[in-house]
Amino acid sequence: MAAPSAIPRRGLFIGGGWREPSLGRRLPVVNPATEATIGDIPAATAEDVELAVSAARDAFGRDGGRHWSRAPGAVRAKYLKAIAAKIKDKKSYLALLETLDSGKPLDEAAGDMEDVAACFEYYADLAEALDGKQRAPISLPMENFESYVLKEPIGVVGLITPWNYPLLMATWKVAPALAAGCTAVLKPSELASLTCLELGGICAEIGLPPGVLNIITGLGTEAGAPLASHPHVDKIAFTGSTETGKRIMITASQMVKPVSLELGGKSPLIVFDDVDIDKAVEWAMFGCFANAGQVCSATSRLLLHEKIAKRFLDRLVAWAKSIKISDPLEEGCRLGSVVSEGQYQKIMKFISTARCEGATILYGGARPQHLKRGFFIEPTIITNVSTSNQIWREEVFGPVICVKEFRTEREAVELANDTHYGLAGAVISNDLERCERISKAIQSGIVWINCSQPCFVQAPWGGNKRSGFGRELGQWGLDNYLSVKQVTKYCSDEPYGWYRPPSKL
Ligand SMILES: NC(=O)c1ccc[n+]([C@@H]2O[C@H](COP(=O)([O-])OP(=O)(O)OC[C@H]3O[C@@H](n4cnc5c(N)ncnc54)[C@H](O)[C@@H]3O)[C@@H](O)[C@H]2O)c1
Ligand SMILES: C[N+](C)(C)CC=O
Repeated sequence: MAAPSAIPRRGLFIGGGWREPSLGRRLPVVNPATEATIGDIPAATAEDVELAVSAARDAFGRDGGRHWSRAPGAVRAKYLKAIAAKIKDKKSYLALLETLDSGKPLDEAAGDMEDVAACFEYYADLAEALDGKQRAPISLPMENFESYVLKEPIGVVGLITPWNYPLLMATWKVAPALAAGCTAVLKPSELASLTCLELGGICAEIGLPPGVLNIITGLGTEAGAPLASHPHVDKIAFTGSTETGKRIMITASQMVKPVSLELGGKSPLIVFDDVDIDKAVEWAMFGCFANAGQVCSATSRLLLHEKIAKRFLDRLVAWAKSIKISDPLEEGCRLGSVVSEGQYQKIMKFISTARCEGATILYGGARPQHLKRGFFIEPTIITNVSTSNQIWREEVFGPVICVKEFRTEREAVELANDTHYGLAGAVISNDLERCERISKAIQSGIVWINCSQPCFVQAPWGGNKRSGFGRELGQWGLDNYLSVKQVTKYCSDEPYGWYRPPSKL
């Protein structure tokens, strides 16, 4: 599909229609692969947040919730399935917009759109199944009481999302929130909002009841912060950096508002000496160079058994040299640009600090010579790293892998856990018992064995430590948006008998 000459000019999606932002301001959209400004998005502020939250509240309570929050799950499932069908119809177009907005290879963006559609379909099924799970009985130790559990939508939820998988990360929240019967205000990242705005168009096309999903674009401080602090937002689900996550948590604590936080990572990949080196190298590359390393769970710390370290690194460099780095719209591109000039500068600073701290840039570390414009960075492999180096400790969020060697399984686990983060970890070895031991020992929410990064909508996703808490995807993702109510009934004809009845005189 050819690049459109202009991207669609959208307003904020509030109450089922498009609105200009209250202050009339817009933010430029820059294609990071060309540095050209290709359009703009609305810059929402607190006034718009007010309107969006109010639209979501109206939609939650409209007609006593008959059309949405208390409607049968099958009703909501119908809308989710219709959204999935539209995403599939528009897959090529949405993938193109995602690539123009974020710099990710078109093949990756197309894969993301398939995952988006699959996620809406999956939560449509869970919405349908929810009714059958209501009134689950609780077994009690007293015969004169009966108890059951109702699962009710939490209410109006604020969904704040990042730029690395713009529509997919939004969908991981929107689909389960809507399936649960919540109504929502989505605030995507100001760095990549185009496909999320298109989701608004899709909601209008399929006739989603007005206000069920509202989409406001804009800066974190101007649109995200008022959403997080809004007293009529019942929960905040956030994906983004640990720093912003801390701020959201502080704000939410003032109202004892529940939050779920999917934050950053610095995940390890441990490779033992009994592996097929080329197969393991490919997983190491996929683990840290896919999406230009802008992946929360990127296995950006590579731990190599000393017996294979030299051979592994030789092959890693050879494979890294063969990656096609190009305009992300070119066929076969496997490394596009990073998302923005700011991100480019940040990654370059990490690389120069690593050099200053005594690490070796074994490969990469610069702009590819054949690309004069755009925010491109070579796949970068850093060795001679110390555990006190910034490159070992901090999330880069770029195509940069740092390497350390180990001798024993115990040392590998110690190095793997030497981080404040706890999102993911991976181990590659032909000894499956060892892999099982290591999966238990790694302090993270996700462990991959003999691979890195595969992600399935059916399986729980989320981290420990400073990578956040709460789980998305699977049944856990739906539970994020449901509140559990106990209903207990006294079912004996006899008086309870705790107090003596007063005299009848
Ligand atoms: N754990 C996961 O599943 C997961 C997935 C994707 C990305 N991430 C993490 O996201 C980060 C990259 O994303 P980013 O740069 O967009 O993160 P970010 O924290 O800068 O921004 C995330 C979102 O928060 C908004 N925001 C910023 N300041 C805010 C404030 N004060 N109040 C409310 N909202 C505010 C932004 O506008 C954006 O929509 C990385 O750390 C990455 O690891 C985590
Ligand atoms: C979850 N994932 C890998 C799709 C995106 C994380 O940044």
